[in-house]
Amino acid sequence: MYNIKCLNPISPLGMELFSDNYQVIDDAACANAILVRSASMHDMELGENLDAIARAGAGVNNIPLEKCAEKGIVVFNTPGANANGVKEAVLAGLLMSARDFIGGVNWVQSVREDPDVAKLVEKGKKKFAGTEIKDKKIGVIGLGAIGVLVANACNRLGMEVYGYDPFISVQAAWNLSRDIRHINNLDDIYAKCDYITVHVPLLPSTEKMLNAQAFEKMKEGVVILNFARDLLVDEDALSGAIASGKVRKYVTDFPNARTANMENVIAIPHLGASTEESEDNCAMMAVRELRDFIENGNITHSVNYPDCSMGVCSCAGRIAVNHRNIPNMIAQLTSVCAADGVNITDMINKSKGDWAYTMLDLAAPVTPKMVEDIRRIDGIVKVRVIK
Ligand SMILES: NC(=O)c1ccc[n+]([C@@H]2O[C@H](COP(=O)([O-])OP(=O)(O)OC[C@H]3O[C@@H](n4cnc5c(N)ncnc54)[C@H](O)[C@@H]3O)[C@@H](O)[C@H]2O)c1
Ligand SMILES: O=C(O)CC[C@@H](O)C(=O)O
Repeated sequence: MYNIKCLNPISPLGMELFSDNYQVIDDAACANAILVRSASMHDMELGENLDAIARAGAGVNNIPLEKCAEKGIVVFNTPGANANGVKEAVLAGLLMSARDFIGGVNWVQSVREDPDVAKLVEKGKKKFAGTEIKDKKIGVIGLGAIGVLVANACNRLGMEVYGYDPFISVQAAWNLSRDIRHINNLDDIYAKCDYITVHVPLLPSTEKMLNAQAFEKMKEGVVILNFARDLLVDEDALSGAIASGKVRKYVTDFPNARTANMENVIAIPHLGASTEESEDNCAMMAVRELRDFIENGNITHSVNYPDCSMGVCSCAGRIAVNHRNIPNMIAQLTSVCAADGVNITDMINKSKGDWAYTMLDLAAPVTPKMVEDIRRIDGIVKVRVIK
């Protein structure tokens, strides 16, 4: 029986994909696998039996990835599973920033008891008027699962779209409309665009990427949309840019004590992925990733270990080994099998940065001695007997 701990509510459509060999438990210390959405795991004790964490979502800045890798805990996410939900939220943010729909709706609420409300509406509406987004220029920073959908949707709405992503994947490039202008220098986006939307992960290299120097280069009255993470924006600089009128509106899905209290901020309570469809998609993908890892040893969509697959486990014995990415590891692993007189029928080894993962399919069941011998090799962090 495998123990699963959920740190956030996870869609039942995902949880139903667990078989009878799995049980949901309360105590994270006893979990074999954890399902999480936005809960922060940085200060959490990671239990001895914990083999995997699946983030039902895209951003993994709430998980201590390196600490997990050192303990042989494989961390998964669900790329693209909530991208459409976020794209639609960005479009809502874009339209709400172009005209004061929020102010207008709130004002109607305040006068709704007045018998002359219809007349008042016609008289008062000009306060909430704005501009159209058609023919305006928008810069999309980060052309991954969400950025591509946002760029294509804005293009279809008649906007002139500029895209920037120095690390764009081949898949994303294929999915991007040919009308999107590919920009190699962020300064061009800052200089040209009426709207700028960020869709990059929060990393040391992207933290505060929208800072005073960036705002300085932007057009007067630019609108910034941030449906990625709050810390991508330097909030001191943002506050100054809003006060000077450089930034006309800041639309954020990640309000905090600072930005929620700023003028001209449209603060949305992290609703980007809060749709039935996104929650179901993320949960189902996360559970499938966990089951394939637990039952077959396969890794799909990991953010701290390499993806690695040998299909469904149908051999006499399969062993999965998390280890440091150092020389001579495969020779040492195969030597253990040879010393125990066990034939290897298939094997795979993949690496990602400092970490590597090897699976061995054997002609005989894995013995406790073999596991102990592998554990003793320098650089091994975890050994799992799959079968
Ligand atoms: N609001 C929400 O509910 C919500 C939901 C999903 C994701 N997100 C956030 O949005 C982010 C993006 O999600 P995604 O699914 O599109 O991820 P993704 O991994 O598919 O795309 C991220 C893209 O950013 C690019 N990138 C990385 N560093 C960059 C840089 N310095 N400049 C330009 N591009 C850079 C990458 O090459 C990649 O193409 C997530 O990391 C997460 O923080 C928010
Ligand atoms: O789980 C959520 O509701 C939000 C997820 C989102 O921030 C993500 O990075 O995928």
